[in-house]
Amino acid sequence: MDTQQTDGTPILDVQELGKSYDGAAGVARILDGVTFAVRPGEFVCVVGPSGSGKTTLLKCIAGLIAPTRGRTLFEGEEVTEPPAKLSVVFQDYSRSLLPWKTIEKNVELPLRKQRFPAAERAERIRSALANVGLDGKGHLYPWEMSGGMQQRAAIARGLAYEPDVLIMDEPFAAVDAQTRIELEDLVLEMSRRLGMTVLFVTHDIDEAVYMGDRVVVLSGAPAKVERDIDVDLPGERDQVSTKQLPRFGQLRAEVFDLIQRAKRPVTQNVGAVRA
Ligand SMILES: Nc1ncnc2c1ncn2[C@@H]1O[C@H](COP(=O)(O)OP(=O)(O)OP(=O)(O)O)[C@@H](O)[C@H]1O
Repeated sequence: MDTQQTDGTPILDVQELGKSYDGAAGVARILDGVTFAVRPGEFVCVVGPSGSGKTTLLKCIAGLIAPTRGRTLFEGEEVTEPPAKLSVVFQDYSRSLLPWKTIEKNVELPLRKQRFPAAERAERIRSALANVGLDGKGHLYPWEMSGGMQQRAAIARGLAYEPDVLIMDEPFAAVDAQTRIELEDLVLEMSRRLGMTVLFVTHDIDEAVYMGDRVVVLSGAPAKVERDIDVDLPGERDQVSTKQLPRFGQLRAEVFDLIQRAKRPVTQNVGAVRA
C-alpha cells in the first residue's frame, strides 16, 4: 500500500532508517532503509522475526537512539531527541515503575520533569488513571497491584503527557492471556476515544491483525519493510466475532507466512554478529 497517498501530512514519516551497532565482533547492521508512514489516528502494528530490530526501530523513531542513516519526521519535524508529544510504553512494567512511589507519584514523575503546574499535574493524573480504569487506585504502590494493573499504570504514565503518538513495545508480553485480552481492548477503545495515533510492536500475529489498521511486517538481516498490509476488517473489533471472520484468518496466515520466510536470514545475521 502506498502510505504517502494520504489526506494530509503523515504524523510519523519514517524515511530510509538504517541502524548499525558496533560490537567486539564488528559492525552489525540491524535496520536497512526502513520506510513507512503513519497517518493521524491510525493504529499501526509492527511485527517481524525475533531479534529483527523492532525495538531498535522504535527507539530510533522515538529519538532515544540516533539512526545510522535516514530520519523520522514527527509532525513534520525531524526527530533528534524524544518529542514531548510522543510517549513510549515498554514491555517491562516492573522495571519502568518505581516501587517506592505510589502509582500517582509514578504517573506524576515525567510531568514534574516537564514542569507542569501542580493543579494541571493533578488533573492529568486523574484523567490518565481514569482512562486506563484505575480511578481511585492512585494511592497504591506497584507491588500492591497485579501485573495487569501495573501495566495499566505504565500506560497511564504515557497518557499523562497527552501524547499525539503512543509507541508501545510488546506492552502485554509479561501479562497472562486473560489480562492481555482485556488490555488489548482497553488500548483499542482508548486510542479511538482519544483519537490517538498508536505504533505498536508485538510478537503476536493475532494481536497485530486484531488491533491494527495496518500491519507492517519487517524482514530480517538487516530489517526493512517486507510488506505493509492494510487490515480491511470492520473498524469495531470484537475478540470473538472479529477473530471468526474468514478475512481475519487470511490476514493472519499472510503475516505468519511472511514472518516464517523472513526468519532464516535473521538467524544468519545473529550468528554473524556473535561469530
Ligand atoms: N545497544 C546494542 N548494542 C549492540 N547490539 C544491540 C543493541 N541493542 C540491540 N542489539 C542487537 O540488535 C538486534 C536487534 O535487537 P532488537 O531488540 O531491536 O530486536 P527485536 O526485534 O526487538 O527483538 P525481540 O523480537 O527479541 O524483542 C539483536 O541482535 C540485538 O542483540
